[in-house]
Amino acid sequence: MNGLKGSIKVPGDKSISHRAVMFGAIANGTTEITGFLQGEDCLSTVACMKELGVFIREEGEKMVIESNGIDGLKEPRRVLDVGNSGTTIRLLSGILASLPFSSVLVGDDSIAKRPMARVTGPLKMMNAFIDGRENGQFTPLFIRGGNLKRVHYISPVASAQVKSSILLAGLGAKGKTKVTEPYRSRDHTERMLQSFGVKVTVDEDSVTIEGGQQLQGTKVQVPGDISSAAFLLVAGALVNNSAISLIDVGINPTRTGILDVLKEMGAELTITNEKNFGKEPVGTLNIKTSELRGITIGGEIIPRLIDEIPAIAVLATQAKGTTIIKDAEELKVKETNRIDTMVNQLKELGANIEATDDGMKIIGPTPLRGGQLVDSFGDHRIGMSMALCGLIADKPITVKNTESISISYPSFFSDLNDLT
Ligand SMILES: O=C(O)C1=C[C@@H](OP(=O)(O)O)[C@@H](O)[C@H](O)C1
Ligand SMILES: C=C(OP(=O)(O)O)C(=O)O
Repeated sequence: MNGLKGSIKVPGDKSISHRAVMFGAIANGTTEITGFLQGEDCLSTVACMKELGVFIREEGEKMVIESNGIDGLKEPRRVLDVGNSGTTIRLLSGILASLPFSSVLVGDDSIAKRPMARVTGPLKMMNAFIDGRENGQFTPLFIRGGNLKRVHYISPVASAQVKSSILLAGLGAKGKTKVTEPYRSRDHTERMLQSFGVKVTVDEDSVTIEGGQQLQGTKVQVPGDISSAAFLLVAGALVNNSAISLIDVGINPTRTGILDVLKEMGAELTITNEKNFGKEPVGTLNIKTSELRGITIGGEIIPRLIDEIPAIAVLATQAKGTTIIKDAEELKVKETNRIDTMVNQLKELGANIEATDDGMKIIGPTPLRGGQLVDSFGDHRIGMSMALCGLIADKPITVKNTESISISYPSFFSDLNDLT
């Protein structure tokens, strides 16, 4: 295909949009969110908070939340449906763990397979009553909260969902709750809680919060989602004759692993017009068609690019030499097993790729064979990665179940069209 050209604004950050709604819902007063991501996952969060009695309305481009603080939340009459969203169920479990009423959390077939013990375990240690399938490991989850005690939780996984869940529960516990991680995961919770007036102490790999602090409503401007931008960056680097710019994308250092990888692989990438949206840094990302080389990706960078690995796998099929992705077992417990779904499908398209225990090994460059049918398997990031393959294959590729892309990037195809 011919080059991608022009500049666009990608939709709002999913992680930050979830947090803005949840924190607004437990804050005293009014919260106004601009740039909120109207993706299915964030709309699931809005629906759950409404079910808990929070007043949320759209005013033009703004999402406005009015709340009397966390004590204003009401026992829900119906089950809380998180849809496909791991972030919703895990963060909301932390909030519900501190509230003295019962609630039931359910989700779709993908959520039913995802591990919940990573949050229900520490929340039970804090005194919450939680049950669910297989002793609280899987949905549906039943939570009766209240009377929490503090914890110092040393998490075996670098997961912002685990960290955030415990910190949110910690707000309702007496004393200091602390979470230590093997590597730092995305820190949007820490930054945004401070914007809502909460004191948070951050050491290298630990975060501490004092219980009993009340959030105050505020204004949140949501940056563009770097995880969505990643697909366009990969397209820009791979499609011949491309030069594109993505405006006001979040460049929080706990999320910029993809930029480090692109640079190390040799991509022509620059960041301009850097500024801040509240406590979150943003910038314009500019990329051109690039000659790429294979690299090894592992260790502390993994949580900084975990959702971008499917796109990176596509990138690596066009890079010269070997790319190794390791320490990425977490990919097996996302919306699909993202190691298997990517490796199997890229292999079908002609890539030289093998799955490993903790990631994948890709040798490039190999042309991708079009004229084939692939599937998102209901996983938005797999759907967009397969669409990228279609841009660089010798013939068009048909992707099944693309509706899943609206989980995180509803305007993906129209944004791509705007650049072509
Ligand atoms: O906290 C968040 O907003 C997220 C954290 C990550 O998950 P883990 O916490 O499971 O690593 C990420 O994969 C997910 O898309 C969003
Ligand atoms: C894993 C993801 O999200 P979640 O865990 O919120 O379902 C994702 O967006 O890639």
